[in-house]
Amino acid sequence: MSYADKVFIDMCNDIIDNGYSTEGEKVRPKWDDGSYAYTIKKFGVVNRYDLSREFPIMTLRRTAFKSCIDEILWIWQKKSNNIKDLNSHIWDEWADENGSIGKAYGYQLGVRHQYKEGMMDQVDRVLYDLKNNPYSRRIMTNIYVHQDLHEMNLYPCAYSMTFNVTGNKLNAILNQRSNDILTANNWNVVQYAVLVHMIAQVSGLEAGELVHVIADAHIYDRHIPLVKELIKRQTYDAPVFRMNPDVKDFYEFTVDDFELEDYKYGTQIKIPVAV
Ligand SMILES: Nc1nc(=O)c2c([nH]1)NC[C@@H]1CN(c3ccc(C(=O)N[C@@H](CCC(=O)O)C(=O)O)cc3)CN21
Ligand SMILES: O=c1ccn([C@H]2C[C@H](O)[C@@H](COP(=O)(O)O)O2)c(=O)[nH]1
Repeated sequence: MSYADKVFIDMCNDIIDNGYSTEGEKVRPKWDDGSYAYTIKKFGVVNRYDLSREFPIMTLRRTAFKSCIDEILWIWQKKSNNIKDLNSHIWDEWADENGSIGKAYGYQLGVRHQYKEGMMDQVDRVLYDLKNNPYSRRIMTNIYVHQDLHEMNLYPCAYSMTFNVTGNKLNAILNQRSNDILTANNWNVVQYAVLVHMIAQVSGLEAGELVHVIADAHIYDRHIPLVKELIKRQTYDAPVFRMNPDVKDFYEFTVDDFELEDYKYGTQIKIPVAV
């Protein structure tokens, strides 16, 4: 069993056994037939992954490794808010007729701010600090920008990364206000684990721990039978994560620079996504 499988199974059991049902409350998302998408939720779930030990990907079902890297590059490297720059269709429902998701995600990471050292966006600020002042306790991003929320089609879910160097290891906290556990929990963990690996490599550091702090960890009502079946499945050991060691510039990474060796997983399931 991969470590990510164990975290996922324990978290799902805890949500199902001890979670709170939002049925009957005022909720925002809907299923494609127009009915409200209720959840069972737990508040304040914290999962820790030691990236120096194992890559945190689940094997119960396949996590779409290349698609989720494509999305993290779309946000952090291309700093785009347009689905035309994304190779998957996961954001289609939230885009307008021009393909824009509004002033969300990549848009915010691309906004340049005045610092004492000059004009930089949030990503370049992180890369600058890790190079010039790696032991700083002030290295973080935040895309939950209140003044722009009214121009976002979906408010950012994974909204902040805090980077912290301990010795030669790059650790990070991913703060997420809301997480659809079946659709995107391991998807988000894999993408931010890859991000930590990338940023560590271009900063001359090793990847350390990723701490995932989730305020509202929920399983949607129509996902509960799918999750119950999934967590009973056979598991496999984690695959080996490989990243092209020659890339030293964050902006030069492409999806082809990442591979999983020996990734085994259970059969895929069709997951309805609440919009
Ligand atoms: N309800 C909801 N859950 C989410 O996870 C979510 C949203 N809304 N809205 C915005 C984004 C879009 N996200 C998504 C949406 C769909 C998939 C999805 O369909 N994943 C497939 C694989 C897709 C592929 O291979 O490219 C899967 O099987 O997990 C993943 C993330 C995450 N976010
Ligand atoms: O990266 C992501 C993006 C979105 N989600 C999920 C979490 C929620 O189920 C929905 C957003 O709905 P809100 O009502 O705005 O919370 O999307 C995710 O898990 N990961």
